[in-house]
Amino acid sequence: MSRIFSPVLQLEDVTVDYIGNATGHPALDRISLVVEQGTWVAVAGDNGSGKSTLAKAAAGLSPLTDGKVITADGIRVHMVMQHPEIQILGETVYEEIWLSLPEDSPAAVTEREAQMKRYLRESGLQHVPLHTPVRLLSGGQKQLLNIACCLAAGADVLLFDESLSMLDPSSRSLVLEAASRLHAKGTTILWISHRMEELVYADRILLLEEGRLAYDGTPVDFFYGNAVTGQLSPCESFGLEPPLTVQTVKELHKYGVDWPERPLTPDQLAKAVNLLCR
Ligand SMILES: Nc1ncnc2c1ncn2[C@@H]1O[C@H](COP(=O)(O)OP(=O)(O)OP(=O)(O)O)[C@@H](O)[C@H]1O
Repeated sequence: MSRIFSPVLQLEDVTVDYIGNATGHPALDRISLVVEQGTWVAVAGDNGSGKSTLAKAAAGLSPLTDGKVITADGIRVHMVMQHPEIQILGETVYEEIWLSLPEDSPAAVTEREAQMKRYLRESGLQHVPLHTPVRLLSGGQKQLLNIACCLAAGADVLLFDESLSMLDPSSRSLVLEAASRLHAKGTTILWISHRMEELVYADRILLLEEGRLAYDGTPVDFFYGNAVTGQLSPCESFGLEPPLTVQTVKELHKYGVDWPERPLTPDQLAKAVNLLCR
């Protein structure tokens, strides 16, 4: 079945210029972009390039100096921030999800608890009892709880702003898996990160440089260009280091390996090697 694309979020000529910003350019400088329903869009860029400002603008949390942010009718954008604790107010998992529920959610306790458990399941916290104190959760579990709260609040677009940066590798995987599961079910993902390894899961990469959109394209094109060659990829030409998988493929290319594919993840690399060995 073909996918019907419709915009959920649109930035039109958005400029954000902070008072007292000493860089000599706005944090966001006339950014225009459209995010389609059900896509996974990664926003990358060096420190200070404007990623968090873009996240806040998209979530309606930043006043704009100029331009417009248009959210499609009925679409709710919710954010998972960098620090796992920063957006948690409840003492327990139950309290935290309860705080996110809309006013028209079920009044009956059993029905409400069933709904809360569904959000926990969907975010990957199915083994955590509802009345668990938040202080007993790991950093990764707190980020999953933040995802559960976004779901409870009815998020159609999940915006992750450097949400893995405080987590250990196994917790990072849990949060990425949760995002992938929700994306597979149709949730739109906006994934903000300066770590190249995290960008490979996206359908589309946007690169910010000094508040401007410097690149808009697919991850394979960003990391390889049109094919695996010795030439600089867009990623490298922006002075960024590609993920280890891409570096490995390009190194092997120097030794004469002729890659029919452009793998981005270790799993894709293993499959490509398997094909080459047949
Ligand atoms: N509240 C503020 N007041 C003044 N300047 C700000 C403010 N917030 C951000 N800036 C400036 O705006 C620019 C963009 O900041 P932003 O945090 O959006 O970038 P970023 O790409 O998310 O950076 P990082 O990766 O370091 O978080 C930077 O020059 C920053 O110093």
